[in-house]
Amino acid sequence: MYGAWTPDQIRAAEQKLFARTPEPQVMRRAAYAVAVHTARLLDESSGSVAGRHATLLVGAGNNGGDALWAGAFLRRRGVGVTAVLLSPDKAHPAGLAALRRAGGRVVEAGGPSADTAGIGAEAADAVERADVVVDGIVGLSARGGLRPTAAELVRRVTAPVVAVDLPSGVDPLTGAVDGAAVSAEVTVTFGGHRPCHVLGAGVVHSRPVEVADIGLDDFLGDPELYLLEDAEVGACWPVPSASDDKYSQGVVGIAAGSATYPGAAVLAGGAAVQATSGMVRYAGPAADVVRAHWPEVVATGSVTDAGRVQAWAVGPGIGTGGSGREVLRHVLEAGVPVCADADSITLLAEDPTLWDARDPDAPLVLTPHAGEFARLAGEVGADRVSAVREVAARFDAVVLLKGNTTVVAAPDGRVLVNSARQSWPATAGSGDVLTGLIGALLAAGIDPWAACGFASLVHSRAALLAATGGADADAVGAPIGASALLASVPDAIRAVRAEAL
Ligand SMILES: NC(=O)C1=CN([C@@H]2O[C@H](COP(=O)(O)OP(=O)(O)OC[C@H]3O[C@@H](n4cnc5c(N)ncnc54)[C@H](OP(=O)(O)O)[C@@H]3O)[C@@H](O)[C@H]2O)[C@@H](O)CC1
Ligand SMILES: Nc1ncnc2c1ncn2[C@@H]1O[C@H](COP(=O)(O)OP(=O)(O)O)[C@@H](O)[C@H]1O
Ligand SMILES: [K+]
Repeated sequence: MYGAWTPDQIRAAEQKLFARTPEPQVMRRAAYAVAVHTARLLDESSGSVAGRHATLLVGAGNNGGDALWAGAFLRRRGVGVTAVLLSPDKAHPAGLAALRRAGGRVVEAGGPSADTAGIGAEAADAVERADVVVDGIVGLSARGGLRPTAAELVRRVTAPVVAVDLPSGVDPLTGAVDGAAVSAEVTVTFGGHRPCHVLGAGVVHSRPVEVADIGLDDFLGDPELYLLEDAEVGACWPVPSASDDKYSQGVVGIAAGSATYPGAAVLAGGAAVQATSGMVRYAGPAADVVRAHWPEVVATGSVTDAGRVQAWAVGPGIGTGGSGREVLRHVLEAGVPVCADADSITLLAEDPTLWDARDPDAPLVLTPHAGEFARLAGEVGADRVSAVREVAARFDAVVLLKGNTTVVAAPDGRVLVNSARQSWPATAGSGDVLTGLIGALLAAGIDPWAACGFASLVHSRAALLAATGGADADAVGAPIGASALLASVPDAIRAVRAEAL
């Protein structure tokens, strides 16, 4: 598990660090890491370092200072360096002096020669002939979309970019992009990830992120966001031991599907069958269809005669009418962990009396997509993390908000995120698969917050495997349906378990 820290947390840690190590020394450490990664990128993309040209885009603060110092270090490697200053009066003085001493060139972004878009001739030329660009426009103090001159410079960049701390134009806290934003070839950050590296559009704009050690780790404390790695999901994924039988691993009940939507039952039930080795019970009108697809499922027509389970997964395709309501009520009263998805979320939003049926001691997981979330608690908005955290606390439930970045909040405020790294899971029925995976993990006794994280990671890996045949997120793939995603679940589990060895 690794973390991401908010700008406020980073700043607080930074102040403690400065009490031990002088600020200029910390900045030089950060800048040195930027220079190392820039030289590496130059070598990869141009075949050499000395004799190549780096253009620094330099904003008004310390982010620009990092870029200027990095430019000074690059001069030592024989790189030609031009700094383009967006706010000449505010450019970091020590960084500017260091670059000048090292023989770097300094030009203004605008100035008297500016074209109609506000870019001066020298700046335009420096951006155009760069072999690599170092983005030091703005970092942790970014507010709103990039200002016009910065946005125009970013639009003109064609060379590969090293982003300092975070790609300019990406909101540090939410990862949202409003207008022009740097698309980095590599982002070099300091001490730990920022939320924008792991949320929303920020993931694509910053990847890959290199975390440089500048001595901040000791002061960071608990992260704002947690992220899971394949190996730990693989290590924790429940598999049968010598002393296990079909009951001891947990029995999951699937209450999904209807005569109109039998597919939801097949997908959720199939996911539960493949997730763990315990037993799967199905209860609902699609019992025959489920049996035909998954003979190992013990299927019955109603939740009232389903038999004992250790967790329920309820909702996909049950409808929002009277029968769906009664199914949900029964399941909520059962006293076992429940994963409530799809129609059951709409039902809870429409009929608040259903909350009264809930056993207060049994964990509840809600897995809305953005539309279902809006029904339950209003529009999500740009700050998805805060929105999900607030709803988790309000309903005393683990809430998993679906999307390209899945956000999982526990009632106590812990938030876990999983980026799908690609968008192949965006296909009808794939949410039903996720529900089945979560239900099976709950039945196996996995903590609900972790179960959501494990399931969403395996779900996105399964989609990638199905679409591309491999684990490379950038590989060429072909569109898949939820059945193909489901069929790749065992391969995805195998792959994460292999990482744990
Ligand atoms: N903590 C760490 O680990 C370390 C941190 N370090 C570095 O410090 C960086 C933070 O530096 P920082 O606080 O000086 O602010 P920074 O992000 O450079 O912004 C500067 C100014 O930009 C402006 N501006 C704002 N929004 C804008 C927009 N949309 N479009 C255009 N301009 C915009 C606004 O100035 P204004 O023009 O409003 O006066 C703002 O004040 C951090 O990211 C890291 O690189 C390392 O050196 C050491 C280790
Ligand atoms: N753009 C996307 N990129 C990656 N994953 C996505 C994207 N959009 C949706 N998903 C994932 O696909 C699944 C869709 O679930 P859902 O909306 O409930 O679909 P359905 O109801 O058709 O099963 C969720 O796991 C969600 O996180
Ligand atoms: K930046």
